[in-house]
Amino acid sequence: MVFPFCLSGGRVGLKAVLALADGSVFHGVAIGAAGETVGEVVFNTAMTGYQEILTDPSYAGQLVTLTFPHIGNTGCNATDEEADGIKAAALIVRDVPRRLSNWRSELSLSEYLEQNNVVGIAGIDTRRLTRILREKGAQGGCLVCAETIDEADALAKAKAFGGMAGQDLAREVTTNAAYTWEEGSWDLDDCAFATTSGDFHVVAYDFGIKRNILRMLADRGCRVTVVPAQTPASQVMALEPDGVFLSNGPGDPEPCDYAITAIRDLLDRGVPLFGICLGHQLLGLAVGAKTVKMKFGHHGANHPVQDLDDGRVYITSQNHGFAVDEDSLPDGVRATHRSLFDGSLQGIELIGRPAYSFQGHPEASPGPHDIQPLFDRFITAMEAATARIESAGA
Ligand SMILES: NC(=O)CC[C@H](N)C(=O)O
Repeated sequence: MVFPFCLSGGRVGLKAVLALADGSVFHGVAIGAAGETVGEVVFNTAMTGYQEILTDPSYAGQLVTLTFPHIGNTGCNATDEEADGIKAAALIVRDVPRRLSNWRSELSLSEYLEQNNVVGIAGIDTRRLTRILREKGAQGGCLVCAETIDEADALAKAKAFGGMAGQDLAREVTTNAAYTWEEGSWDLDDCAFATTSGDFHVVAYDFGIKRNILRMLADRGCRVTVVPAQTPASQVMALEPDGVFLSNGPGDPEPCDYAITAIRDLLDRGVPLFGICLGHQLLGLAVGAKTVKMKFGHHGANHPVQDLDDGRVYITSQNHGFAVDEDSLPDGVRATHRSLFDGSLQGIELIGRPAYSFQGHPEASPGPHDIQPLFDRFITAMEAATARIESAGA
């Protein structure tokens, strides 16, 4: 049923139906483009940052439910995108307030969805939906926004969705050509992105990279060259990097054999490596660990993660449906962080080698900045490697 007190205007004449693989059907109002999409339905518990979430390429192929009930209050703009436009397959919310209010807003959430040709549904019981996902796990789903909807067809498509396991989506969202990045964080006083200059040259693999990762690197004096996901290690090394970054990204890490091979090659060459999320999972696979599909994953901005060395707990941003299995870590690789929600592995380090990775999102966007020092550690690793090379050459 459509809630009578739902404020969402909805698109006149457009109905919206969300069908799940478990047979559930939700009727709501369409808040974005007309059309249909099929993918994995997940939920995110962050209370803010819907635009960053929608534009995070890690959500490619996923229909994102936001558990916070009012979404769209602050509108959308061109500044807060984590990539070029919306990358999630669809947006599912309880309510889009009719009036938005923010001095930085350039267009409404509904206009933004429509402009990006992305479907969205509002006016459904997102608590019920989230309970289903928590109890049964992330579900195949089909969202249809149209004048007339064939519910049986939507259900059949939701059931036919084969799941995320086995899907290499990094190769679909990656950049076609290499580019350089030198823009730092957005400054509220200047209302502009900081300009930076770089001491270190970082080559960043784009498996679906978020812009705030690039800004965190630029803020710390890195000149970044972003390269396509399938770039071989030899081409990366030809760029003479001080360090190599392995980005976040959508889909299953396991089929990304090209990246796993490249990372093994880079490890042999001893260049400092830092991976985030998919990049962490790929580093894990490269050293011989295994990845597993989680039931409903971690998607939110308040996940406690413990640093296993000093016991300190960080509140972190998270977005993943796969994880590196801690029991499968080989000798020479140690666990550095663990989730306090479910005990799953959150960070690894290669003992005595300049390579480490984190499952959550230290760049936040959206989320807390507690664990940003992980970026500083990359700088320290590059400084140490440079000092080693200089002393060897002296
Ligand atoms: N944010 C990410 O990089 C996600 C990694 C991977 N696609 C997962 O779902 O686990």
